[in-house]
Amino acid sequence: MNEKGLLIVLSGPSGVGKGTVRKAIFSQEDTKFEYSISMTTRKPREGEVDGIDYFFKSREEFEALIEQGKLLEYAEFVGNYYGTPVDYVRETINNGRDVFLEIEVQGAQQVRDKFPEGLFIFLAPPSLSELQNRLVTRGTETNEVIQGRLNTARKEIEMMNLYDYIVENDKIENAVEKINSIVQAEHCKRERVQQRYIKMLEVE
Ligand SMILES: Nc1ncnc2c1ncn2[C@@H]1O[C@H](COP(=O)(O)OP(=O)(O)OP(=O)(O)O)[C@@H](O)[C@H]1O
Ligand SMILES: Nc1nc2c(ncn2[C@@H]2O[C@H](COP(=O)(O)O)[C@@H](O)[C@H]2O)c(=O)[nH]1
Repeated sequence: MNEKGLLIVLSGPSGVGKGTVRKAIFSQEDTKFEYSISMTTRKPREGEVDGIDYFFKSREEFEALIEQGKLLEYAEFVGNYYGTPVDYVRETINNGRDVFLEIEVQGAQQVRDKFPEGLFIFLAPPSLSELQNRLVTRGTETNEVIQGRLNTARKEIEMMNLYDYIVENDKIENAVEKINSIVQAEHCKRERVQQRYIKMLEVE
């Protein structure tokens, strides 16, 4: 039986620390995940590199990708499009590698509908005031955009119960450890189920 990779979806409100936690996970020497680089129409922030942080696209280019069915999911988030390239995800999973998506909540729900066997993790802030503090301290958005992201965050937090796991990002290292454990446990669970089916097939 060809074992497929896991699709791991890390989601949560803007500013909770998804990118920070994801970078910490990928900086581990023994990381076994492949990061799916998203497409966006947002302008690059200082230091962001096309093809590393995102594939930066114009609105026209992005809409063409939607038309061509090239996105596993996409969402318009506070004025910009964001989306996941479907071919990369499909090929990587079929090659038995785990793919890691770091996406907002609308997109995560679309992935859930298309790919319910994925592993869905919601990264939660210790409090709304801490979330605001993180967005302000990051200093990459205007006050108006921060306000928009915080308004969206309230609705996103209400959806956290739709996830398989909720991880509070109090300390980065705690969140990383919890996510590593969740993925490891999921692999063990799937392996056990697979072994049971292999045995069943041998008997029948
Ligand atoms: N556990 C933490 N404790 C304190 N600060 C944190 C923690 N995790 C992340 N931060 C800080 O919070 C800010 C937002 O983090 P980050 O950019 O990773 O969030 P995000 O969820 O990826 O945001 P977005 O969805 O807008 O891309 C950054 O300045 C980061 O350094
Ligand atoms: N639905 C998707 N959301 C995505 C994707 N890539 C990133 N994101 C999320 O968008 C917001 C804003 O990101 P920012 O870089 O402008 O701060 C954040 O929640 C990201 O996680 C994607 O492919 N699809």
